[in-house]
Amino acid sequence: MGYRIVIACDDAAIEYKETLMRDLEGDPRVDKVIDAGVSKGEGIDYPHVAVRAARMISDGDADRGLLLCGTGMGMAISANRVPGIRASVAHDSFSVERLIKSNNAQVLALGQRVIGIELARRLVSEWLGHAFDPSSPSARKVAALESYESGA
Ligand SMILES: O=C[C@H](O)[C@H](O)COP(=O)(O)O
Repeated sequence: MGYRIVIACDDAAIEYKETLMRDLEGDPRVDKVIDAGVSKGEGIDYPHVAVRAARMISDGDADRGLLLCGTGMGMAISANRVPGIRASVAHDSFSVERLIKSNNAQVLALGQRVIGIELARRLVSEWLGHAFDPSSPSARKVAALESYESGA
C-alpha cells in the first residue's frame, strides 16, 4: 500500500506546495495526497497550518507530512509540538535519508526561500524511497526519544 501524504504550507511557500503536490499525485508510491492548506490570500500563519497537518498524522489519517514555509523551520518547530510527531527541516540528500532511517520522522519540512524547486522535488522523491527499519540500532534511540515525550 502506498503512502497517504498530508501537504501544507503558509503564504511563503504556496508555489512549492502546488508543484510538489502535483509530483506526489503522480508518484506511484503515493496513494493519497491531502491538502491541508493554505490557499492564496487565506493568510493563516504557519503554526496553525503545521499543527493541523501534524494532527492528521497523529490521528491516523495520514502517514507522512510535507510541510513548507519560508525556511521550513517554523513548520517543523510547530509540528513537533503535536505529541508523537517528529519533524525536521532537511535540505540535503543525506539528511533526508537519516530523517527517516535514524529518526523515523513523519514530517519533512522544506523552505521555499532557501532551496531551489528542483532540489526540493528531488529530495521529496528520495524521501518517499526511504523506510525506517524497526530492527536497526536507531530504533532504541527513537524509543528513548518517545519515552521522554510520555514524561518518563
Ligand atoms: O519559519 C517561518 C517561515 O519561514 C515563515 O514562512 C516566515 O515567517 P516570518 O514571516 O515570521 O519570517
